[in-house]
Amino acid sequence: MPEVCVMCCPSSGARALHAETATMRGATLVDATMPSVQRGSFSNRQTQFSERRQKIIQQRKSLPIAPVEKRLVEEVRKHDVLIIVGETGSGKTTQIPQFLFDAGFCCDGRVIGITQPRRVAAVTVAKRVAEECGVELGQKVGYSVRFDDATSGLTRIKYMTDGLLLREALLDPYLSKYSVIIVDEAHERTVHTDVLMGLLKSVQLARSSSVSGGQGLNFGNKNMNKLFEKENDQSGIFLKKPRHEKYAPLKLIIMSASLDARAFSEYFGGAKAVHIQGRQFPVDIFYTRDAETDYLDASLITIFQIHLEEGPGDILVFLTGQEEIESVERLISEKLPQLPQESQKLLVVPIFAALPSEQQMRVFAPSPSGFRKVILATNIAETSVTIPGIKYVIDPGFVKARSYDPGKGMESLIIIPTSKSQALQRSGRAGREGPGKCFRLYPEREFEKLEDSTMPEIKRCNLSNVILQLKALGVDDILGFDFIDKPSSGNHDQIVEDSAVIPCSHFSLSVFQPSPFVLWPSSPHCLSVFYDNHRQLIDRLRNSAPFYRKQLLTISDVNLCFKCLQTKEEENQIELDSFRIEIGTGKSLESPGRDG
Ligand SMILES: Nc1ncnc2c1ncn2[C@@H]1O[C@H](COP(=O)(O)OP(=O)(O)OP(=O)(O)O)[C@@H](O)[C@H]1O
Repeated sequence: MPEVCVMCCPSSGARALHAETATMRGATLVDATMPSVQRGSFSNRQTQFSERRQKIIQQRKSLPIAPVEKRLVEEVRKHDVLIIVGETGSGKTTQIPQFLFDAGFCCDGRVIGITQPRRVAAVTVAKRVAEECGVELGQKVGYSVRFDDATSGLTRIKYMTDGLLLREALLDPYLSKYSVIIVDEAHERTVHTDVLMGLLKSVQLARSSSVSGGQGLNFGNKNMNKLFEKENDQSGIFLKKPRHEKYAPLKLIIMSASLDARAFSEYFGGAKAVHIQGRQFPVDIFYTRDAETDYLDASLITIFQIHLEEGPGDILVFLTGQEEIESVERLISEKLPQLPQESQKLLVVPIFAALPSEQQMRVFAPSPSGFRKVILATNIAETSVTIPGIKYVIDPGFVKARSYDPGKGMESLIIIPTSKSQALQRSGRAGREGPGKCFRLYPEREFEKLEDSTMPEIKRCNLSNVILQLKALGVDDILGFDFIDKPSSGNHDQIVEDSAVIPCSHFSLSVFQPSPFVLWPSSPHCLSVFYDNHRQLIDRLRNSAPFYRKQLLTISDVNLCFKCLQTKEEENQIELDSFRIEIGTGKSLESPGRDG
């Protein structure tokens, strides 16, 4: 049984604020050579800056997590794996990395890495923490997400997506620059999170064994010290014990507001779990009396009801995808002119994954004076993010989720009810700056029927990318990988089939010399054509079913890897082009003789 302790924090305790006050003192320097007018406006700005710093210091002190800083740090020192469950808004994501930094976990120049399932959370939380620390983003505090890196040699607190950390593991299999890795929002159980767990378990054991032969690794109740030696080849503990290098041990923290601590604890051999009780501001939850037949219509009505009847504060509405968001946006703009002039100040801002990053960031900008902002979001805004000004959350109770039919080999997105933990995360987005309200557009009795947590993505997706990723990490026996939850049995055939397409030996080289092949993850069926040369691609095209043939060519056109192919032999290039022309002109590819 996992060990669980509860940390209560009814009153805020004093916290050492040396780092903040030191930076404030530095910032009060005034350039005496400035003209007087400018100096005046500078000191105005400076006053505003000081006021904001004071506010941030007060906010940090009042967070439920603040009084338990010392105990938390102690727990991290004592345990190599710690599971932390704390209410939304208690301060886990922003404060724990700072506590560990202050406690000296980076004093040897190593880094505290915090993973997030989504890039928008990694970027915005890093910005907030940099501000709290009084430093420029990219210095002590930074973030790294795909195609956007705001870190430097000075970065010691690094927020990133879980996918990004997996990529880093290709270059540095022992993740040697990290002293602590925090996996945040682990309850989401994305494929990346699950693969990361197995990887981190392996890294932790390998690093520990490099200095002590595996002795001294403290997972909790169960003695795991012999595990590395015993199970190195059989149980998914795939990283080899480093031969010569010595790596300092790695601390691992698994964190969420709504985590099934027991499952994670058991996975890590009975790791300790701590609960942080208390939230900063209350959120009142409202339910509808009866089930709604049209949740988009119900959302629209609720938006206008809040706008016309409730006090100031912005609204966050959770919808399932871009199409719904655009349709609600259109409906709002149609209805708005029908309201009295003074009630028309409603600003709609969408956020969904396909929106360019700069446009996503618009939701974090304050609304113009007198306007109420309505943010129409997918579950991209569900966890970790704090959107300033949000007081009201509308939750219709649905989400778009991946679903995979192994029989047909088809993956699709389907709309399903949220889980209880998703509902909890959504309501948590109100009440981050003051008391809030959450309107769930379904009856309370329906809430009781929801699943406690979301089904792990690994059980409901096409595993091609997972297989590719694991192969790239050097895992040969995919079925034997130490998953928290094994992929569903229907997926086993796919694992066996796809594993055969890509030999591990090809990838083990890539672990140390990543090629565009590895850095551009795609389905193994597609990527396998990029092995060696055009000849292989052409043979593949000849032997593929017509559907795949078209796909392969399309992908080869857009794929980064194709750049490598373009440099190859002219003769093959001509043949490849002819395939393309045939598809373009609609000529049949099945004509006898052509397919060999
Ligand atoms: N970008 C921000 N702007 C303003 N306040 C912020 C910001 N980020 C965090 N905060 C404040 O810090 C508090 C704690 O946020 P934090 O993300 O650390 O909580 P958490 O416990 O990790 O919550 P969750 O489980 O919802 O991610 C928020 O409730 C909010 O008051």
